[in-house]
Order: sequence, then C-alpha cells, then structure tokens
Amino acid sequence: MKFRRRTDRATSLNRSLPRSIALAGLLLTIAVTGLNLWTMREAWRDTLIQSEQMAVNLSLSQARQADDTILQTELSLREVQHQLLSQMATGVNGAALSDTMQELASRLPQLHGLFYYDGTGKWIATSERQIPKGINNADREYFHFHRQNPRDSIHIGPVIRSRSTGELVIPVSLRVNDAAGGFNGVLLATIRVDYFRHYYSYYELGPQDVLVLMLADSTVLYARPMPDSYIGKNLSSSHLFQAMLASSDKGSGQWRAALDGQARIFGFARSERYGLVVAAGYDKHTLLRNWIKGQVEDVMLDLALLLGIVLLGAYVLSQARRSLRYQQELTRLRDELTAVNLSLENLAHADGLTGLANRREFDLFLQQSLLDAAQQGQPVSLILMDIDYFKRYNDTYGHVAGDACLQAVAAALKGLALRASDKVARYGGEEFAIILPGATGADALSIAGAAVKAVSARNIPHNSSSIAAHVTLSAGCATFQPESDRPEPQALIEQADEALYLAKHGGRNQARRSA
Ligand SMILES: Nc1nc2c(ncn2[C@@H]2O[C@H](COP(=O)(O)OP(=O)(O)OP(=O)(O)O)[C@@H](O)[C@H]2O)c(=O)[nH]1
Repeated sequence: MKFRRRTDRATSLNRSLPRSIALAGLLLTIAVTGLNLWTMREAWRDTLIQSEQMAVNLSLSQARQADDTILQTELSLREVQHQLLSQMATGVNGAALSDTMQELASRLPQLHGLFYYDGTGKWIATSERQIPKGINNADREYFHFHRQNPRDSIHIGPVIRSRSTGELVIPVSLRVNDAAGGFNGVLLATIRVDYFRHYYSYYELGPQDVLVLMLADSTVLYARPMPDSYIGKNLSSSHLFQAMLASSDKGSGQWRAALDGQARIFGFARSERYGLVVAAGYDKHTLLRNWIKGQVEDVMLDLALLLGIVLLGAYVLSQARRSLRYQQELTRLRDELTAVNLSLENLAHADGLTGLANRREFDLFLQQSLLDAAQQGQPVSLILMDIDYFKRYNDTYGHVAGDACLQAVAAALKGLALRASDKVARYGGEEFAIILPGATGADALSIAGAAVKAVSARNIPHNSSSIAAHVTLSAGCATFQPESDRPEPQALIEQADEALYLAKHGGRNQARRSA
C-alpha cells in the first residue's frame, strides 16, 4: 500500500513538474516579450517626441535667422532712405545714391541688389553697375503695394525673377514719400533665394525631410529640397496655417505636408519681427526605418536571451525528469528491498513446513512472556503436544505423508479459538507448543483438551496406531505462577514435558496438567 502511494506520488510529480516548468517558461517568455514590446513602444514615442523637439528648435533658429537677414536688409534700406530724404530738397542725385547702394550691397552677402524707382516705376539708382534701358518696375507687386499703402514700413513680397540678372529674389521694399507725403517711388532691396538655399544646405536633413520658409500669408519663399516650382505656392489651406498657427506662433505635431502629401513630424515657428513662418519636417517613414535599424541589435540580444532561457528551461526540464526517474527507481528498489527483508524476517521466525512460529521464535516469545508476566504479576501457561505413534505413521505412510500429516495437525492447532497474544509453535519434529500469556492452569488444560479433540476431529487415517484408527495427539500443560515461580523458560518447559509424559503413559490422545 505504502509502495503504491509513493509510486503514485512520483508519477503525478513526473507529470506535473514538467507542466509547471513549461508553464513557468511560457510565462517568462510572455513577460520578456511583453516587456520588450513595451520598451520598444516607449522608445518609439521618445523618438517622436525628440524629433518634434528638434524640428521646433530648427524652425525657431531659422525663423530667427530669417528675421536677422531681413533686419540687416532693412537697415541698409533705411540708410539709403535717409540719404534720399536729405537729397529731396535739392534734387535726387542718382549717381550718389547708386554709390551708397553699391557700398551697402557689398557688405551683405544675402543682397542681390538695392534699387530706387521713382513714382512712375523708372529706375533712378541701383547697386548694379548700370541702369538697364527700357525697363520699368511699376508693374511689380511691391510697387502696387506701396503706391496704395502710405505706411513707412518694410514690405516683403513674394519671390520674383530679377529683370536685370534673371535670379530668383525676395523683394524687401520701403515706400518713398515726397515732401507733401505723396507717393514718390519705392526703395527696394532684393535678397537672393540662393542665399537661403545655400544656408539651408548646411543642415544635415534626409532627402525626404523639408525646411520651408514662408511669408506671413503662407506664400512659399523657399522650400528645401523641393524644386523651384514650389516657390510662390500658397499654403493657406494647409493644416499648419489652418490649425497650428491659428493657436500658437510655435509648436510641433504630425501631419501630412500640404506640399507633397507626405506624413512628417513637424516643428514650426513664426519670426517675431517680420512674421515669416518656418516649418521643419522630418519624414516619418525614414525616421521609422532608422529607428528599426537602431532596434535590431537590441531585439537580437533579447531574442538570444529568450532562446537562452528556453534552452535553460528545457535543460532543467530534462534534468528534473531524469532525477524523478531515478527517484522512482530508487523508491521501487527500496520498497522491494523492504518487502524482501520482511519476508526474510518472517522466514527467520517461521517454520518452513507448517508456517507456525519456529523453535527460535518459540524460545524468544516464551522468555519475553515470562519476563512480562513476572513484572505484571500475571500467569503464563505452556502446552507441549506430541503426535502419537508418529514414527509408525512415517513407517506406514512414508515420510512425505508424514510431512502432510504435520501440516494438517498444524492447521488444526491454528484453528483453535486463541487470543491474539497467544503463540502456536512447532517445537521440533512431531512436537508442537502453545504459549498462553495470562492463562491460568485450568484455561491451559481446557485449550490443550480442545487441541487434542481438534486433531482427532481431523480424522487423519493412522492404521498402525495402537489407540485409534486416526492420528491422535497427547498434550501436557504447565503454568508459571508469578508469586511462587522464577521466570525461567526451561523450568516451565520441563513441567509441561512432565505433564506430556503423564498423558503418554496415561493412554495418549489426552491432555494432562503438571502437578
Ligand atoms: N515425516 C516427518 N517425520 C518426522 C519429522 N520430524 C520428526 N519425525 C519423525 O517423528 C518420529 C518420532 O518418533 P518417536 O519420537 O519415536 O515417537 P512416536 O513414534 O511418536 O511415539 P510416541 O511419541 O511414544 O507416541 C520419528 O520417526 C521422526 O523421524 C518431520 O519433519 N517429518
């Protein structure tokens, strides 16, 4: 029973342990994968936030740079305006103005040229070497603007192509008034678009990233890396002008560019002085591609770690299985050994022919019973029994039949109504004994009589017996009295033997008690 319980437990452990280890491995894998995905998601978010921040910073610096460029240009125009006003009273000196303009234009790299046109659009002075013939600028946007707006403030117009050099330029202009405040022409400074093209090329932007400079009304002055055909486009319906700039002068976000429909991370800023707008946009797909490239190493490392965990788990699993198998085998061997030991122990105390306690067990049991009885003040009775004329039985029926007869007698004795504490033994040869702890002499005589009857009742044929046609038994009993006797086995055996002698000489097939 014990053996089976242990085996069952080992078997169920053998089944549940791999399951537990596999489950733990699965949970660990899910946890590591989840953690990685979460970390990657956070890293991508950080990349987007950083890109937006970079775009805002780039826009702010470019808006500031655009303001500075225009301010330098305005200062040059103001200087020319100052000289022009001082000439008004005496008459405008175009040559002197042109000299001043040349001097000023040579100082500023962004300047394409400086010009003064009178109220009819005619060229009066220029920083260029000579005034081209037959050209009138009254049709230009800035000319119309100043003619209609009396304000003495800088006007920045959309990009135009220079009539003198053919270059794309940004016109920055001032109105010139006569003494009465009437329109008296326009002072113009033109800034090369190439100046911004060159300046923006310093920044390391990807082929899909954009940097756009716009007028306050959303007209494109320059868009990197778009071709010049994008210059002059109006972006007033774009998300930038419709939503973002409506609420703030600087900021960032993600939207599709109105220029080409590409999704980008944008930063934007409006310049403080002249209201120019700069937008910097990083291509989202390029950003994602670069980010993935950056993550590959981490992902590979994590996958290697995961693989390591799985392999380790498999190794632990196989070791656990092997150890369980060893444990099961050991348990089985131990239980077998225990069973063998038990049967050996039984054999050492049992008689091989009859299964009754053997002589050795009889001696030990009798000695212990006497000691216990002496201590507890209880009697112990002993019955010695001998089969009558057994030699003749052997001689008549043979030795094998004699063995069978001994077994039948033993069975008859085992069938007696005895207490659990009583012990039936084969004393030797054809002699048997019963030790009865706590039994009085009368009790013993009664049981001895029952034994004689039980054997007789078996009716085992014995033709050569002188007293009956069947096998009979003679019994003698003796009792240890704790108050008078010494607990010596030999003494008790001798007394019982004497009683047996009495039974034999009294005619056999009977029980006698020692005197
Ligand atoms: N078959 C068989 N015979 C045994 C065994 N042990 C002892 N014997 C025989 O038992 C017989 C005992 O004979 P005896 O001691 O002369 O006594 P008895 O013939 O029983 O005569 P009484 O005791 O006077 O009635 C002997 O012949 C033994 O050989 C055994 O294990 N098997």
